[in-house]
Amino acid sequence: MANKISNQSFTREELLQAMVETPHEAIIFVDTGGIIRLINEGYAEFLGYRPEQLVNRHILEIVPQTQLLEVLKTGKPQYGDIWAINGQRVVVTRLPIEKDGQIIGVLGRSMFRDEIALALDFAQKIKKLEEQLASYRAELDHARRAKYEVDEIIGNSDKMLKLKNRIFKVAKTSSTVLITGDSGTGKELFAHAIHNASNRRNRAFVRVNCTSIPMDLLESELFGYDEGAFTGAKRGGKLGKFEIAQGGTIFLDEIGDMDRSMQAKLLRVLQEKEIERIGGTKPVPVDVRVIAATNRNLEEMMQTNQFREDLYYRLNVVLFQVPPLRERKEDIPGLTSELIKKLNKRLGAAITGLNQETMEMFLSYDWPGNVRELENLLEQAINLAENKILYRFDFPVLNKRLQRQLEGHSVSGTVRPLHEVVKEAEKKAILKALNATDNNKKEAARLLEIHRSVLYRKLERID
Ligand SMILES: Nc1ncnc2c1ncn2[C@@H]1O[C@H](COP(=O)(O)OP(=O)(O)OP(=O)(O)O)[C@@H](O)[C@H]1O
Repeated sequence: MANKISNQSFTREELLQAMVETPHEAIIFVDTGGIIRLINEGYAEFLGYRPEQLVNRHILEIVPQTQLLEVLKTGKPQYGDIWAINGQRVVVTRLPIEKDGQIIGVLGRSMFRDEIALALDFAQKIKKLEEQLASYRAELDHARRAKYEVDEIIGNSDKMLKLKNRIFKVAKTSSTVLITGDSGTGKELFAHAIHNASNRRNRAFVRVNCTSIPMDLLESELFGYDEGAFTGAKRGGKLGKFEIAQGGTIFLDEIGDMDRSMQAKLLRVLQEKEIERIGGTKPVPVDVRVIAATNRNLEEMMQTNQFREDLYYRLNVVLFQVPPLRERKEDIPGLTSELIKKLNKRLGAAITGLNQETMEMFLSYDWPGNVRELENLLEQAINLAENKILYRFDFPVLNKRLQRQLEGHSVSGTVRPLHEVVKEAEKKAILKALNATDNNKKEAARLLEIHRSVLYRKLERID
């Protein structure tokens, strides 16, 4: 029984014989003249013969498409070749055999029957994994590409045109760029466009959102770590974003939220142009352009020691101050139509535009959320719209916000100290009362329900 194990010892000849006659492989030896000198029973049977019928016959008579003679010519082994014989696929290895430094023939070994199925299965699995790997690589590469070009920054207002022109100038250098502006003004778009206009465009563009990563993780995220740097560190270590961005650009978004100790580390990188991995032994030089963005007022943060002055000046080599939408309302019509086109494509809609009343509403609103708010409201409207044109009633949220803005409870702008807001409201009420009473102070005081002397005192303080 083949499956039983034997402890008997055998001579070398017997062992070789047993190996040749293995039922798991087809074995053939052909001499330099192409004559079959040895063929095992399995292979002969596979070809439809007995071994003794094939020995001393020329290989081309039996297997006309054989590649064994090729190996004789080249003297080079061929491994794992998959080819068809008698309508079956086999995995073949062909080895030149030497004796006393001279080739005396070629040995062909093929896996067949179950082994082939296994090998093919395995080969296919590897192929599939390779394909998957290639697609993940492509995806990763894609994710590391900057998405937007200068042309995709919509806006022809003077302020925007100036900034867009500046992109081309700045793209020629590798200087650090600081982009400031309110939330949703398009700072990230500028960062992408600067990278894409530069000669780094075919290299990585890596974005790091400094707020979304907990502070204690940010260092390893930016600079990476070596194997064994700390308990729980991955085997083989981890590349930091600076190294991933090598030759390209790193975009540090929300830089104003980086804590002071991290700011010091970043400053060092900007000065030395090298990073130190956590647990690393030597610094790694990095050639990376740094673009930082924030919607916070870094100058104010410097006054209160929340942002390092030295880092501020290192970052602020080139400054892009992206204006809020309320300061460039002439961009609203163009932005609206481009955003509608973009959203139509994404949502499979066919909206053609806004009616005039809606555009007027857009122009009278002050857009505290800037282009992002505009984009979101358009998306909501397109989802609900019954017509091809968007009407005022397609924007219920905007109507409410606008109402609040008109009532003076504007949600826009910065939060101001209460005493300033109260003072301003008081001044407005006094002027309104004086206006309504033709400057009759006694009457105005009555309307305001304050004593006349109080009114006089307050008027002195109003310039
Ligand atoms: N000028 C513009 N042209 C076209 N789309 C714009 C423009 N500005 C902003 N957007 C769009 O508005 C959205 C917000 O832009 P982005 O993320 O660049 O703003 P941000 O200033 O970086 O905001 P935050 O400070 O909140 O990170 C994005 O979907 C972007 O595509």
